[in-house]
Amino acid sequence: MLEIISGRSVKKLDADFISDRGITSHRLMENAAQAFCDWFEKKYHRNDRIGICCGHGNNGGDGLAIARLLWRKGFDVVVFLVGDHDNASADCRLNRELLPDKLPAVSLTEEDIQHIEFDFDVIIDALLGIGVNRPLSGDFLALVKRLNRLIHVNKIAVDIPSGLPSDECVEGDAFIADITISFQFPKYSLLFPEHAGFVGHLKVANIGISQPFFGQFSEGKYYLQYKDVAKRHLRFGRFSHKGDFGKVLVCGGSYGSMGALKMAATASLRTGSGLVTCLAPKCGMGILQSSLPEAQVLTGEGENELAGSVDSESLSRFDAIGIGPGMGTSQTSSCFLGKFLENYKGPLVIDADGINILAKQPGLLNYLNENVILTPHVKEFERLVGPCQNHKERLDKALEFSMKHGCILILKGAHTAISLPNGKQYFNSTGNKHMATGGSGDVLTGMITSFLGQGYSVENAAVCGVYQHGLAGQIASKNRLRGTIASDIVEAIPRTYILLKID
Ligand SMILES: NC(=O)C1=CN([C@@H]2O[C@H](COP(=O)(O)OP(=O)(O)OC[C@H]3O[C@@H](n4cnc5c(N)ncnc54)[C@H](O)[C@@H]3O)[C@@H](O)[C@H]2O)[C@@H](O)CC1
Ligand SMILES: Nc1ncnc2c1ncn2[C@@H]1O[C@H](COP(=O)(O)OP(=O)(O)O)[C@@H](O)[C@H]1O
Ligand SMILES: [K+]
Repeated sequence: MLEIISGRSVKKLDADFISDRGITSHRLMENAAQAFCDWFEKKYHRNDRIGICCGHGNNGGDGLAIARLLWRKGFDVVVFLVGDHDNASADCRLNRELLPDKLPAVSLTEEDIQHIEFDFDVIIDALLGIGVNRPLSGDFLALVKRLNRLIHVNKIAVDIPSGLPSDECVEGDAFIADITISFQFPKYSLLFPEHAGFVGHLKVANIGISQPFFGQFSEGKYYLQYKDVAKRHLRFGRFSHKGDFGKVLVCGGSYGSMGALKMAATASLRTGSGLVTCLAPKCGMGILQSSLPEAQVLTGEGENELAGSVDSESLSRFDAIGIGPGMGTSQTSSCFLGKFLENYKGPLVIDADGINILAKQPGLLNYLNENVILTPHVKEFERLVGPCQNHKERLDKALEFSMKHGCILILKGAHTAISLPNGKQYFNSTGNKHMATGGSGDVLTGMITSFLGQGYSVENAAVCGVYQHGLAGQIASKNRLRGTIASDIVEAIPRTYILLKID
């Protein structure tokens, strides 16, 4: 996992690393520039015209080092300098001195910015990094606005789009990047949906600061990576039987919303559950039996929605339960959920209408405990905790909720955030916009329920479920793009195991 630390701690982290390794800050900047160039070289051609805009801080220093390295590799580079270069940071100044004589470097005034022709294939933004401490103004603002108006140019931000603060929501303008290459870890604000339009595609470049150095600066926020997820998986042996893979129950569905339950149950099967049972109202029997022959179906007392109750002994036969998809929020369904929570204390995922009912009946929140995982999307979450002004507030409240109620809360979206009762927050790195389609949340419920049933800890079930769900979305959308539907994500789940090399 990559630690996400706040911008103010990065300088101290750098200083620690530099003194421990006995290297100079210039060397660290060189590593950052080299990491950027290694990626850049694979993607762009020597005949692309490249404009690199450099400020007077260390982000500008990165830009100047990148210019030198690309020039040496035969790229066609022009540097533009903006800001107070007479008082530039030491490493920015040094990198300016190291620029080859023949590499064109143009200092821009506000007047130039309006009139100069930016005839480039690629613009690299190294104006301001995480040291930004006020909204853009003057030359910086003029240049960013001008660059943002350019079309048919590939725009790349170094570390963070200039103008975005590293830990807060932006006020005013910022550079609009197609791609952001963030050094060592994604800066916190790059994960906010409000900034999606500025960040573009997010990539993280390793500049060699190893994870132990982050220890003392840890803020309990982490960016999930492939290898951290793979190692959380349980392995099953040659003689494993279906009981080892878990018996799960998926409850929900109502007249007209049986598909949600069907998708959650299919996702549990595709994630590897040994036995999947659906609990649905009577109207679901025919639909579920014919569309999903691998699952067993139980019907409750209600005709069109779940009603009455299921005794605790019957519920305790299952290793894990997922409840909510398609269940509706009527008084009858609410009573059903209340009785269910009274009778069942095992591993549990509550999603969709299950969460909407909790929002309407806050008394039920007393039933939450360390075995429970809630999976709201943003709207469901705000029904639960009240309106939030921005995503930062949402993330803070998600953590607060999780710590207060002792359960795991998964706030879904791009970079889904998993909040744990111990105060940690994990951010997902998989998934894409093509997953924003009806039913994909139900798929996640089925996957996490399946992992719980297979004996994963609640934390590991949440982490593996979220990460693999995103991976399945990526696989499913590869050839379908906007035509991706939730059932495609379900069908892609088995391939995520192949990618993770887990049998
Ligand atoms: N571990 C890391 O993350 C590393 C970071 N490096 C780079 O260093 C950057 C941070 O460098 P700095 O701390 O020098 O910060 P910046 O490069 O963001 O620049 C800060 C300077 O800009 C001024 N400034 C702030 N807001 C402004 C505004 N709105 N308009 C005009 N001027 C403004 C400040 O007064 C200060 O002089 C990172 O973003 C990254 O690019 C790398 O060089 C090496 C390693
Ligand atoms: N832009 C996106 N990038 C990554 N994942 C996304 C994006 N949009 C949606 N998702 C994922 O798709 C799922 C949507 O869930 P949800 O909103 O509950 O859908 P539904 O209610 O239709 O089942 C979530 O897991 C979410 O993280
Ligand atoms: K930048």
